[in-house]
Amino acid sequence: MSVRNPGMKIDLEWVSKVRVNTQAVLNRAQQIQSIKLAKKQWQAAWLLKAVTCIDLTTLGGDDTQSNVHRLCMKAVQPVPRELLGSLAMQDKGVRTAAVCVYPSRVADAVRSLKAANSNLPVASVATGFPAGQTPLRARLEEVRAAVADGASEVDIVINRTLALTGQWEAMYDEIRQFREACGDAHMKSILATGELGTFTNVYKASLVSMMAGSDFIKTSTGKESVNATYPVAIVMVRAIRDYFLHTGHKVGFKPAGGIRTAQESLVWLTLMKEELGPQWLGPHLFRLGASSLLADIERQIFHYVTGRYPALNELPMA
Ligand SMILES: O=C[C@H](O)COP(=O)(O)O
Repeated sequence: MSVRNPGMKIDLEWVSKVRVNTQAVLNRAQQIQSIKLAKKQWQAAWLLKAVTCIDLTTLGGDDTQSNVHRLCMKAVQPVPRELLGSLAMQDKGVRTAAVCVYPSRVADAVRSLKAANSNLPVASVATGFPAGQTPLRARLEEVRAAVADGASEVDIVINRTLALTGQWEAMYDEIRQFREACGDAHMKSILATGELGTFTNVYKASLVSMMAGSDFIKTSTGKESVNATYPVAIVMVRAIRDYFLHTGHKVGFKPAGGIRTAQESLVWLTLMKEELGPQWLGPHLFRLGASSLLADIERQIFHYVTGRYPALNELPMA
C-alpha cells in the first residue's frame, strides 16, 4: 500500500462550495467506455494487472473456515501456473492485492495465509457493514477486534444518515475515530454511493472521508441496489485529484460491487489511467472489490493462451 494519508482539519468552506455538473460527468463516463480496449498480448498483460489489484472477497452469511481457506489459496495463486508459464510470468509473483472478509472470519484468513507462508494482506469490512446502523461504540470495537485478529486493512462504511442530512463535521469526527481505531491498518472508506442520492453528496462524502484520513475511498458494499458505476467513479476520482492537488497526498480508489467481467476490469483500469494517470495503476492506489470477477479474467487468459474457452473442470478453483 502507498504512504498513508494523514488527513487534514475539516474544511467546511471547501465542502459547502462543492457543485457537480451532472451532464459533464455522464458525458465523461460515456467517453471512457468508448475508448478502445487493449487486444491480444496487451490485453493479457492488462488482465494480469487487474488480477493484482483485486481484493478477492467473500462476504456471505454462510462463510465458513473452509470457503475462506479456499479463497485465500486462490488469492495466493489466482492464475494457474501453467497459464502463467505460457505468458513467461510464472516467477513474477502474480497474486491478488488482498482477501476481504467479515470481521469474524479474519482469524481464519490470517491462519490460512500463514500456513501457506504468504504475507498477503487480510482486509476486514467493519463498522456495522453494510448498513452502518449500529452504535458508534460497537462500530469502533469491531474495528479494534478485526485489527487485533490480524487485519492489516479495514474497509469501514460511512454513516449515510449523517451524509444525507448534511452533518459533515459529525461524519468527519466518526471517520477520524475509525482511523484511530485502525492503528497501523490502512483504512478504506466505503461511501455506499447508491444510497447518497446526488453526485454532489458523493463528492462531499469523498472529500470529508479523505480529510478524515482515509487511505482509500470505495464506492459500495456490494449490498446496495446500485453499486459501482462509472459516473460515480468519475466524481470520486475527481475528488481524489482535487484532494491531491490541495494536500499532496495520494488517496486510492476502490470500485466494488457487481464487477463481474474481464471487460469491465479493463474499463476500470482505463478510467484510472485516463483520470488519475499511470501512478494510480497499481494495488497501492487501486483495488477492484469483487467476489466473482477473477473467474472471468481466468477464462479470458485461458482463451488467450490456448485459443479456446476452458471446460468447467479445467479451471476447477475459479
Ligand atoms: O467489497 C466487495 C464487494 O462486496 C463485492 O461485491 P460482489 O460480490 O458484487 O463482487
